[in-house]
Amino acid sequence: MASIKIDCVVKDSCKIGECPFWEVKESSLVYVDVTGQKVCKWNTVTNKVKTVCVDAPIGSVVPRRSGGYALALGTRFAFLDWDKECVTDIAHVDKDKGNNRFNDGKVDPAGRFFAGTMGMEIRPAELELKQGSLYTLQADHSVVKHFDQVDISNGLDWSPDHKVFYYIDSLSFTVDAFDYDLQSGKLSNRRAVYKLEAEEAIPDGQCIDEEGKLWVACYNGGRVLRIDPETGKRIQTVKLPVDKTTSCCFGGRDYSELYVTSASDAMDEEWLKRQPQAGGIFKITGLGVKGFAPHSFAG
Ligand SMILES: O=C(O)[C@H](O)[C@@H](O)[C@H](O)[C@H](O)CO
Ligand SMILES: [Zn+2]
Repeated sequence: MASIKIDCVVKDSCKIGECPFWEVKESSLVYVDVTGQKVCKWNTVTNKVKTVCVDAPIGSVVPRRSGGYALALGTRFAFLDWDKECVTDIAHVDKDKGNNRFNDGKVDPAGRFFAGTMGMEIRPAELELKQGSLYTLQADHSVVKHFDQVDISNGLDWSPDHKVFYYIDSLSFTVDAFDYDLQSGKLSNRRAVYKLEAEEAIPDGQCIDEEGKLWVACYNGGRVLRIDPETGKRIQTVKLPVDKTTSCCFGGRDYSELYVTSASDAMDEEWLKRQPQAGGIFKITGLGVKGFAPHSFAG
């Protein structure tokens, strides 16, 4: 097996880098800077980052089948025309919760856009609890609410057979699973499949690999974990040179590279001096596993 190599491939520092996905047609990595209020695209061929500024904290960006992107922005679902840099609002959520914002999101294998909300943070992980909910934007632009009482709605993905949905509410310090009905988009039978250890800190973004194992980025833990959701065991830990690892996705021509986003928010001068790559994007090669291409929003 090839040895594992970690490179900081994007040095432009995000406040909170999040929600990466690989865009194969442009050999690019698309991601957001949540509190930097930017959608970013790093073209791996030109090595240039293009950003589009938005008017609120942005939790997630996903590709759209009809072109452009769908966003979970502030407390709105919206579409982004990348070339025109134009955002169009589609739906509002949490109208009664003025201090909420969207966080992480992903598209299911049928083209539904899942994204969850949370209260605004005063400092990392310091916020009014139980304010968030998990939503779906359907292809017809209607919104479904799955459940509420969420602290920090975070990483999500589906099993290779599409029968299980994995989800992280960060402050539960667990990775949870639900039975998933792809036909209806409904969730049931919630259970925890992994409980983080103290040094693994806060579970944040996650993605699944071809073998059905989960890769979980640990905020303040400086690592990604590979979890077997069947046994509830951690199989592998890959440490990174920054503490605030936030999310991950597979990319590259054959989806064998793991891209990891990070944050630099709330780090003091001394901490930033020790970790000058905080907020950068990292590429991990040599893992010996592959992931999946992202799904695109159907609407
Ligand atoms: O990266 C995210 O998902 C959020 O936008 C962050 O706010 C972190 O989860 C949080 O700070 C960790 O506690
Ligand atoms: Zn996150």
